[in-house]
Amino acid sequence: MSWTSLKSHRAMQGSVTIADLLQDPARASGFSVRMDDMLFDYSKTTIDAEARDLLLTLADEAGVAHRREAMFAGEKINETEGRAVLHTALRDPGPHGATVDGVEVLPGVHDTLDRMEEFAEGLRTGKVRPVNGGRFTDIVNIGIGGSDLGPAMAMLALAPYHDGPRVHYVSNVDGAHIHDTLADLDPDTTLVIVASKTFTTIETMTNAETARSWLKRAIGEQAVGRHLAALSSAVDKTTKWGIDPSRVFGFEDWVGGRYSIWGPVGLGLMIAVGAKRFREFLAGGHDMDLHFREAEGADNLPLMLALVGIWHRQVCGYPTRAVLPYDQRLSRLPAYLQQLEMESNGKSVAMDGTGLEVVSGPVVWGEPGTNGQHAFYQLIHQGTEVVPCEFLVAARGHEPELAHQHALLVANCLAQSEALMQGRSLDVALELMAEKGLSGAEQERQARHRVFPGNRPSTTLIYPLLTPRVLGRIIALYEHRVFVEGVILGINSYDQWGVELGKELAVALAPVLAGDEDAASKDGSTRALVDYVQAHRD
Ligand SMILES: O=P(O)(O)OC[C@H]1O[C@](O)(CO)[C@@H](O)[C@@H]1O
Repeated sequence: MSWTSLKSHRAMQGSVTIADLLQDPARASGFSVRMDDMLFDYSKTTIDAEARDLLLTLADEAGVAHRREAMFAGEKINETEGRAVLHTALRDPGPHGATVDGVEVLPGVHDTLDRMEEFAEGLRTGKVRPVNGGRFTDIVNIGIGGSDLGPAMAMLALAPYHDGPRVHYVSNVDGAHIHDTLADLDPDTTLVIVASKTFTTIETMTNAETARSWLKRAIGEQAVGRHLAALSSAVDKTTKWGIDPSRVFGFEDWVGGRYSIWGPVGLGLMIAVGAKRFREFLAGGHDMDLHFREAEGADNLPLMLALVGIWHRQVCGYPTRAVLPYDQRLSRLPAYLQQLEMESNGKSVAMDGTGLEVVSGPVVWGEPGTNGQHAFYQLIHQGTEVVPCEFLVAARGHEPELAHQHALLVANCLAQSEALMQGRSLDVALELMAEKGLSGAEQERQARHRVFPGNRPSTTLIYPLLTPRVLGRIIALYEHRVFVEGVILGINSYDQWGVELGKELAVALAPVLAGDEDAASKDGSTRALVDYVQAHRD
């Protein structure tokens, strides 16, 4: 019902532009949400009062509020895997919270956090020592997907707070990644953390074996365990792999890989910034949880971020969304959000097994500003596709001595959303060409290239400074956005069956490439590619 109303309302908006809507002096305050000192401005979109009402009704009809409470209570809302979805518990200071199968989850969460803290602080103070003495100077976290993207992103984001050992992230099975990382390190002072929820992921286990051999060559088999730790929910497998249980930090199956940064998977971050800062990061996530549960309707930041997403993708039909942090330290945020959003909501089957009524979540992509401006913004401004842009920016930077550079960064961010909205008409472009001395057909020809259609939607999330707490709020905000969009689409945002087939085929292809099995059963294209590899390798 609401989908139809939304689509007909969109059609009825006709030629009303964002610039027209902004003629209303109350629009900027009326079409933005504040959460404490964070501001989300969606006034530069085509969402008007009626569209917003319809979107809020859509969320109500989909049962977002009910589903949200079911998630926080520990109900098994990941129905295709029969699991609860409780990453929020990892940042809940307690004392009481969700139960799973009648058992309170917080005591276990807090015990693990305390163990992580003891280990991390031990590494930072030198209490946890390498086998040959001295201090651990470097930590290598081996993981992929959710066991890599979140913590690697957060490490960069919180660079101003690093005061512990250096932490490196290795993910790709391409041997170049581990090779180049280890090349600069000393095994005598390096600790390797194997991060894998399942402890079966082939890329991670292969890199882990490589790192283990590297350690063994330097310090010997007996000592290797002193330079290893594991983060996993498969504690039986970590022990079999030879990691002492005291060095294993486990988590339950109700934490999805791409939602796991808040627990043991965040250990590297805790080692780098310290337990106090890590707990501030958790507190930020918890702030957003409380806000998400308590704020009503249009005052609810994650709800509105999700509804803007639904408006652009499912109502307006824009196929992609660009995430554009004007914050170099958030340079990996787009990659992190690609997994969070696309692995969660890139599905065409509803929870009940039927096909989706509407299109699935969008393609998410992006790069930090201002770099992107000199690369792909051309298409965003003048291409034939509309790309809704999501800007993020801090009011101030961490380098007071470079405040003038931060001011320029912010000016660029604000200018881009203004330019996208406002555009430049043919009349203005003609005047510009006349000022350059052009006239007639050449004036018009040149002017047409300088027209900007405008009316291109964007949102801006602005915060005072990128602190651990603010980062926690931002990540939790996007997690809840994914949740709301998933509920509205009627899908399960917490499974990822779409990654399985490629993994299975890769395992089957390995012996074919090695020449141990015949390629005859493969299609013609795959056979030709196998032939090429076999002909060109050493
Ligand atoms: O932590 P694991 O179990 O090694 O999985 C890594 C990643 O692989 C995936 O299962 C996708 O292949 C992700 O969902 C997950 O984050």
